Amino acid sequence: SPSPLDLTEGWEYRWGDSPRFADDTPAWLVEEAPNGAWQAIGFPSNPPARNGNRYVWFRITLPAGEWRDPVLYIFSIDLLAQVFLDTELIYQHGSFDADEEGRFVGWPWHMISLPEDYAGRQLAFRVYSNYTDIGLWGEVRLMDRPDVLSMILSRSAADLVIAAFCLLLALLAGVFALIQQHRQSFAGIGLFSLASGIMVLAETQASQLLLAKPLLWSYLAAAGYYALPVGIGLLLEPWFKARHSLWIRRLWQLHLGYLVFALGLALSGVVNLSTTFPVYDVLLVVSLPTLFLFVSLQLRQLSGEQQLVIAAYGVLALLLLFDMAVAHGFLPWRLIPVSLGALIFSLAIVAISLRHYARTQRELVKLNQHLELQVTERTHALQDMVEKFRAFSYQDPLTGLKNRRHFDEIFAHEAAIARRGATLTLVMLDIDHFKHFNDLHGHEAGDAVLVATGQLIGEHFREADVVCRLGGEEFVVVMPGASAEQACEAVERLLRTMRQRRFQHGEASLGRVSLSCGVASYPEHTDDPLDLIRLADLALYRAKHCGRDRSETYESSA
Ligand SMILES: Nc1nc2c(ncn2[C@@H]2O[C@H](COP(=O)(O)OP(=O)(O)OP(=O)(O)O)[C@@H](O)[C@H]2O)c(=O)[nH]1
Repeated sequence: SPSPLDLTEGWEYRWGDSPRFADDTPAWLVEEAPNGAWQAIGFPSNPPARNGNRYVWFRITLPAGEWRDPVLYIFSIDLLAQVFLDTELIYQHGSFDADEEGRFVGWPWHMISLPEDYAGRQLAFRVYSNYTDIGLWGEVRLMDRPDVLSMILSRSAADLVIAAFCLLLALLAGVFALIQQHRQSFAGIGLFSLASGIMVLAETQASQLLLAKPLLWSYLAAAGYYALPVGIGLLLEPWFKARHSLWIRRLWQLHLGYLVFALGLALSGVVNLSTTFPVYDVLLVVSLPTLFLFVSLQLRQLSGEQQLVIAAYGVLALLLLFDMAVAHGFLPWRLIPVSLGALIFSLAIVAISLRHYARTQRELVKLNQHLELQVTERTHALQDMVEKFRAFSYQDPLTGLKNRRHFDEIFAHEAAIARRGATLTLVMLDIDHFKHFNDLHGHEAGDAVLVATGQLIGEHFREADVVCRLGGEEFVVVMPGASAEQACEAVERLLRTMRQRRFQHGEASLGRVSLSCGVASYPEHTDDPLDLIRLADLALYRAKHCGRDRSETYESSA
């Protein structure tokens, strides 16, 4: 199909509003105008010498062309308009009240159908605006209807992807803001991504195809646009020192305040939403450089990652300023890729997050190894401790000899060995008249005697013999491989030593202590080694009975 034609020539404008005939036809459409009433203008926008005018008319004679289904594509109109082909009203954007005033209804693109015989006919615009700009804005093109859709879609595709990306990032950052540390940074990233995602989506021309609510899209675009500095401020604030961070906080709070205030006033009908844009732009022109000043003062102290974020933010800020300059006519019209700035910023954040993630993973692995090492060390320590406790549980705390529990185990063990053909002898030893001794010298002295006696017993037997304290003043010696005779020799030596020994406790001399002993041996005295305890006890009983301070060997006849 033939290529679109930009209508940038042959326009005329006329300030003010046309009177009407009785049938409501505007007189300016048909009347012979006084000389100089209509003046030439290159593009039907912001004619000179407005002087507070809220109405302006534009007209053009439509050129001939090859379009089969011709439409007039306009992006966009400040703020409301009626479009006439000759005297016929063919299109209207917004509505007018009884006083011929109207309210802002958004900045959509327009597609105005033209009849086949449009060529050479007059197209006129009656434009109303109480906004800083008046007239058409952006592009006015004559083109084939199907080309409008493909043009809009191809212009919007990248923006739609970027918007989706920003919104996804916003979701992730929002989740992290709820569950992670550095809440404010994540909240800043989340808010920024949400704001830029909404702004890009709302400003992309395809949004109008998704939902034909231009005013709603304008509100969303405004909300996103106004929230951007709040997100950036939240993110940057913790990076800076006290004084600077306080200023950054004031800046973003100011912008937050404006966001709430401006949208509140517009929603409640006090002002047109369009009016809140230029005021915000003034605010942004002040706050962007101020923010930059604080950032550059401390740029060197920031990490490489923080500098990357700030560079990305700088690109975005520049694009926003360009966009603003175009919107207010300081620069000729062109589409400024603001969404690209949002994309760069988001990509910087994603790159940094991925790096952080990788680093955290590495640290986790290291931490894990460290933990494993610690667990091993602790386990060893614990095992040592368990060993020690086990030893304690087999030891008599007073004398340091093995206790009854140990005796039970070792005796059962030695008895089992003896049954396979070895000799085993058991000696029971009991201190004589120990009750009397305790009564006479006191319990502490008794303890001292128990310790000393235990030591003496140990000294008089072989390494292989196991000396245990069974409890009270009673001891036992397990003698693997020893005969009754060998045991008696050892016992006799011990008794001799005991007779010569004068016990001491501190300064006090305690005098003599004697032992009675009973000896029994396997297989000499029994065919069941487990019986040795009973037999040795009987022998001991006999020693006591026969006058103590002696050793008796078991005799079956006794
Ligand atoms: N000092 C001290 N005395 C203990 C300990 N264990 C038991 N005794 C005392 O040992 C005494 C044992 O007395 P008895 O079993 O009547 O026997 P005995 O007085 O030695 O008389 P015979 O064995 O017949 O010579 C009791 O008075 C117990 O209080 C101890 O750990 N320390």
